[in-house]
Formats: sequence, C-alpha cells, structure tokens
Amino acid sequence: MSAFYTLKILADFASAHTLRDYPGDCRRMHGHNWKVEVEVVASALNQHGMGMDFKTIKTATRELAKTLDHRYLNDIPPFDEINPTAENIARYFFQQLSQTLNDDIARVSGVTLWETDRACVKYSED
Ligand SMILES: Nc1nc2c(c(=O)[nH]1)N=C([C@H](O)[C@H](O)COP(=O)(O)OP(=O)(O)OP(=O)(O)O)CN2
Ligand SMILES: [Zn+2]
Repeated sequence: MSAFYTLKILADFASAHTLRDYPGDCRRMHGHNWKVEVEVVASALNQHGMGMDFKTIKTATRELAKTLDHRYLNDIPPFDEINPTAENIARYFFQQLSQTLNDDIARVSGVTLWETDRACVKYSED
C-alpha cells in the first residue's frame, strides 16, 4: 500500500469576462467572485513534517490570482485568444502553479475553479 497526503488551499479573485460566440447571456460582459481550490499531493513529508507548507501554496496562488483580480479577463493572455471559461481558467492555474510549486515530494494534483456558489470545474492531469 502506498500512502500520500492531499493538501488543499482556497483563494479568490473578482473579475469580469465575456464568453465569445456563446449562445446566451454570458456573451455579454459580466463578473464573478471566483474561488480557486488548489490541491497538492505529497508522497512524503519534509523535515518539518509537511508535504508542502500551506503558506507556499497560498502565496503562489494569491500571486497568480492577483494578476486576474479586478481585471477584464478577455484582455489578459491566454484569455485574449481562448474563452475565459471556468475550464480554461482552472487549467491555467494548474499549469502555472505546477511550474512554480512542483518538487521532489509534492505536485499540484488538481485545481477546482468555482464560478458561482453552485457551479465549479476541477482540472487535473494523469
Ligand atoms: N461548463 C461551463 N459552463 C458555463 C460556464 C463555464 O465557464 N463553463 N460559464 C458560464 C457563464 O460564465 C455564466 O456567467 C455562468 O452562468 P450560470 O452558471 O448560468 O450562472 P447563474 O448563477 O447565472 O445561473 P443560475 O441559473 O442562476 O444558476 C455559463 N456556463
Ligand atoms: Zn460568467
């Protein structure tokens, strides 16, 4: 049996977006208070007994979220070319955070992007 730890932090940001070519109200500009859940899976613990310090995960996530906060997402790459859907934003967080957080014992395993209190997308990779 192999054991692992799944850590999770929560961050948020507020921004506006437009879904291009969408056949409904969301093709008009509107805003969301997005919530981002970042999961990190660790296969071992470091010298402090942590898979990864929550502070490390929160700082990286908040820094990334800050670049989107109070902005019109469609102006910001890659969302100037791909629609800023919950799916695309979740993948963006996953890929950006994987580059900064992954190490020998821990890696980003999933990002859940809550668009509203009632709807979210979880992105992960095999
Ligand atoms: N799979 C996805 N579906 C939708 C996305 C998305 O990113 N991925 N996004 C939207 C729009 O951004 C929209 O703002 C969200 O609309 P909706 O879920 O309908 O939210 P409401 O709170 O307005 O809807 P209720 O019907 O009141 O629950 C749409 N779909
Ligand atoms: Zn929307």
